[in-house]
Amino acid sequence: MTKAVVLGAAGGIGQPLALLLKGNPLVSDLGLFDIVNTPGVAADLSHIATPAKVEGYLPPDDGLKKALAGADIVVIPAGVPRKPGMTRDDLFKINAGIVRDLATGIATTCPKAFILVISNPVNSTVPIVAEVLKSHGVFDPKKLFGVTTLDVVRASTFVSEIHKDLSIAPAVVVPVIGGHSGITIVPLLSQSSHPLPKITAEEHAALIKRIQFGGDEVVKAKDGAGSATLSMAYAGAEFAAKILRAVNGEKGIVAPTYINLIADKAGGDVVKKEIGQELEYFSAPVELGPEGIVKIKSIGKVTEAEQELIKAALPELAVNIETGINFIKAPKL
Ligand SMILES: NC(=O)C1=CN([C@@H]2O[C@H](COP(=O)(O)OP(=O)(O)OC[C@H]3O[C@@H](n4cnc5c(N)ncnc54)[C@H](O)[C@@H]3O)[C@@H](O)[C@H]2O)C=CC1
Ligand SMILES: O=C([O-])CC(=O)C(=O)O
Repeated sequence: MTKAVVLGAAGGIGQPLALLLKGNPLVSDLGLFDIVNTPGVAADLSHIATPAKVEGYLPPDDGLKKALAGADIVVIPAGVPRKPGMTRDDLFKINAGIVRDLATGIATTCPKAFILVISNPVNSTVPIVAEVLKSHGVFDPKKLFGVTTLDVVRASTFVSEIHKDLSIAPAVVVPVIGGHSGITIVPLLSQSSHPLPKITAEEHAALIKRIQFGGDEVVKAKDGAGSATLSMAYAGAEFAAKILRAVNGEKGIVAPTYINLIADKAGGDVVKKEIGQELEYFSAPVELGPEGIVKIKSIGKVTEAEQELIKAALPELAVNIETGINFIKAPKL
């Protein structure tokens, strides 16, 4: 019996993500919460012939607590998306408060649940959730994840496009480390499961840039109607499925995700040494188990150019982390 909950379930990501979770046989109960439309989304999904029992809740009458009651895994895509010209950091003003309040609900209702944060800016919203959980004395770093899977999915797709063979896309694995915005996104193309064909230095640089700024491509194409939703729902469901499989006892599942490096102190220390900085949060490959992170893995052998990309990511990442922490620890009056 595994209960999954989506907070922000009526949104552009929330609805297709809820659909994909409804199709996951490892989910027995699906709780949906949003400030609008969840009864309709839940009624619609409840007609699908899969095991998960679906319930939708709105804020009145303790809807958040009811949705979260008994949750094993909570996915958070609540909040506003970007419009053209905005950075993910521009979303902080609105989304930080939304994420703080939802995290408070988790801390008081289902503190042992796995928490998967999608709401942007992920580099800061994950530290916000951690600080809220700490303030309630229930922080378990092994169970808190910033979802960076879309960067990994994009890298697989774009690398297979360079190979001129999209049929290999599902099998292409490219670790993406760092954070989830612009230059904090660091694809390790040298570790691609499918080494790149001979391309020029310009093509190589353009590929890295496309992975780092893939979100902008969608924001521009949607032209004011939001950012990636369908590809994010796919990526979020893929990451959630890995967590569900690990909870179900499957061993050896590895995924890159944005985590507090204290989740596995020894592994986290190795990563800090590899990146050359004392950072509290970083996206690295982790091994998952029934109780969350089993091991933070080394980022492995990187090229000199990739080491430079890591170096370039660190200052922005450090500021993003501090901004998130201070939002809870030292709120401005
Ligand atoms: N981590 C990642 O890779 C990605 C993250 N995102 C982020 O995901 C977030 C959601 O994006 P979309 O689904 O496109 O936006 P959306 O506007 O379509 O949906 C957001 C939903 O959140 C709900 N919401 C707002 N305040 C809430 C609250 N206090 N409690 C519960 N629900 C609340 C809204 O009613 C809405 O239904 C954005 O912050 C976006 O930047 C988007 C794509 C990729
Ligand atoms: O670009 C955005 O704002 C949404 C996002 O995080 C992504 O698509 O990677």
